[in-house]
Amino acid sequence: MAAITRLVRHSSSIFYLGSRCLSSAVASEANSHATPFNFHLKPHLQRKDPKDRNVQWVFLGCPGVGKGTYASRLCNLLGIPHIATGNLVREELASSGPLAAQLSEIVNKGQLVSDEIIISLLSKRLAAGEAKGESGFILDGFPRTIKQAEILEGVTEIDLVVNLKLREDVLLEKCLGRRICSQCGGNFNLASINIKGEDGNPGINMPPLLPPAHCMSKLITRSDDTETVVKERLRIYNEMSQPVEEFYRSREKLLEFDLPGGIPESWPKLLQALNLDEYENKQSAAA
Ligand SMILES: Nc1ncnc2c1ncn2[C@@H]1O[C@H](COP(=O)(O)OP(=O)(O)O)[C@@H](O)[C@H]1O
Repeated sequence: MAAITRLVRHSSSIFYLGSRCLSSAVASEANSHATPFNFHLKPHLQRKDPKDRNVQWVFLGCPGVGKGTYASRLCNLLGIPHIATGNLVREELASSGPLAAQLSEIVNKGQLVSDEIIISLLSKRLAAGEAKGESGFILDGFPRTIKQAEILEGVTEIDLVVNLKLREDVLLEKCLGRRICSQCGGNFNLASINIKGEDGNPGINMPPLLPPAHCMSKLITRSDDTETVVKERLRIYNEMSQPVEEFYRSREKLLEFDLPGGIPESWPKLLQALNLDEYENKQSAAA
């Protein structure tokens, strides 16, 4: 059977996109410690006419900008999966699987996990989604390197890339204020940001996102949300991930969105920017 319909070459890897799967044998010189992976990407990642599938979007933005918050809200609204590679990494860490020790060292230094490992985790997640009949997605935290963006481009169409932006001092405060309820998994933020506008720049007001009383005593902090590690993550974002913005800008897929404040202020404006405000009104009316 002529299963192989496509061959995509990357600088250090070769990806074969078959009619039902993508197989990869990757041995990256940049990550020579990593074991080569064989993996399969699911049929829904193959190029389908956009009218036959749900949207395929990517959220970019620095650590702490709120990619997870806004991506998961949009996914609820659109009925599509929110796929956050950071969550996949944390699940792998919690599972104490074979990669856990290696991942913990990398993540707790604020560094990026190798492209091979992240693509392997993403492939498994997509396989599970495919088995459940998922269609469309918002990818959050992927792609984070040009190589990841090229790999993604080699296998599927991304309709839109939303680039969330916030000033760096606020990003740091937001990461340090981040808390997770160890029981229900809810995400909260204790940071209270109120910066006055000056020199023609607008002020920014982000009230804390406090947990309900029953979560209060169960709050935990991510091990990589310390000041030193967040600063390193911001540095690495600027070095490795900012070029991904240009990658999509040059393909005219990038929607820049400066967050004007906290969720109550930003959410309606984001919906407007995405032409989803009327859609949300209809959904709320139908609920
Ligand atoms: N696409 C990716 N490529 C490489 N490493 C990743 C990727 N996504 C997540 N990670 C790893 O998981 C960590 C946490 O990711 P994430 O939750 O997205 O954090 P952030 O708040 O920095 O955006 C990252 O610092 C990195 O080590």
